[in-house]
Amino acid sequence: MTETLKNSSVVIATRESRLALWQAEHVKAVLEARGLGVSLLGMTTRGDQILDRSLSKVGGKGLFVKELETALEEGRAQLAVHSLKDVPMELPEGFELAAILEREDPRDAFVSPRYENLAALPQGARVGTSSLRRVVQLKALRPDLQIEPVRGNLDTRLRKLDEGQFDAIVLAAAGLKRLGLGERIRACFSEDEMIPCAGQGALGLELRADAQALRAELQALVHMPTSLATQAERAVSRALGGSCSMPLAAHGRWQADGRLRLDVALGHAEDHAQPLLKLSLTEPVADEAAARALGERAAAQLRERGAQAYLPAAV
Ligand SMILES: NCc1[nH]cc(CCC(=O)O)c1CC(=O)O
Repeated sequence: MTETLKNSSVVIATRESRLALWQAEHVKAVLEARGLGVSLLGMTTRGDQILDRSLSKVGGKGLFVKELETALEEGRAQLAVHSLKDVPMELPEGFELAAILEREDPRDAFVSPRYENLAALPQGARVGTSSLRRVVQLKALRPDLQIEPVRGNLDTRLRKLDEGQFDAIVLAAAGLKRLGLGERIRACFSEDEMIPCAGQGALGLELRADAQALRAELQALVHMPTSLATQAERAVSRALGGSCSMPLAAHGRWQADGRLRLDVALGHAEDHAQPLLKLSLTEPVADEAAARALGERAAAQLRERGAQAYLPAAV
């Protein structure tokens, strides 16, 4: 008997933030257009509950993923939709990323009620971000700024900005655009001045490794340029230990000549004022193995330039 998904229903496990729900609804609509029945199972994760501490200190981004995996394991859901950048580099045994969808704008956005871009900020201005990657790149661009943590979902962060806790905040353009908040973006950082995080702007679909029929169905959703670029990006992070207390930027861009350009920047895990280690590699990439090899080569070259001393001490 061949397994078929037609007439059966797929349950998508999702966090309940507005962004997570938008992303889950998006995937639901795509699957429904392919004739599947789809419903959503909303869940609050530990990452959503812990709002008072920096995530890198309390167990990292995996906090957003684990409860969803438990729902898959217990059969309460078949599919989890994630912002790819929140998905740990190594998935637990029994799970896999079955599809990476076309990426939204991968850039970081400058959001401020008063200032039009980073250069317009006065000396010593307060900028909110909790991402170590953004902290080290902001410090490199503007060492005078006072950079302070800001947690919470997008609406919470924007409210804190509007209440005057910060002069500006830096957020992923993709999240703002998805929620119809694109008009809050005063300027986007170029991908050269603020290199995005591995996977930024892309969605990853996770399922149980034994869900073969669903995996086959999801192949049609894979966006190959995004998938290869983000696999190169994630390979850099994985090769450097994959820790989210590591200020790492890794961003792949397809060039006009068809080659993939991978830009990488690593900041010091503790001393955020140390100069960034940066490099850029451009190579032909035709398949996943080549994408991963490109990322691993970038990581190896970072190590040759002294990355070891920058990495967080093993815990
Ligand atoms: N870390 C939280 C998170 N996860 C995904 C996005 C935005 C969407 C994306 O980058 O795919 C955000 C918010 C942000 O970084 O501003």
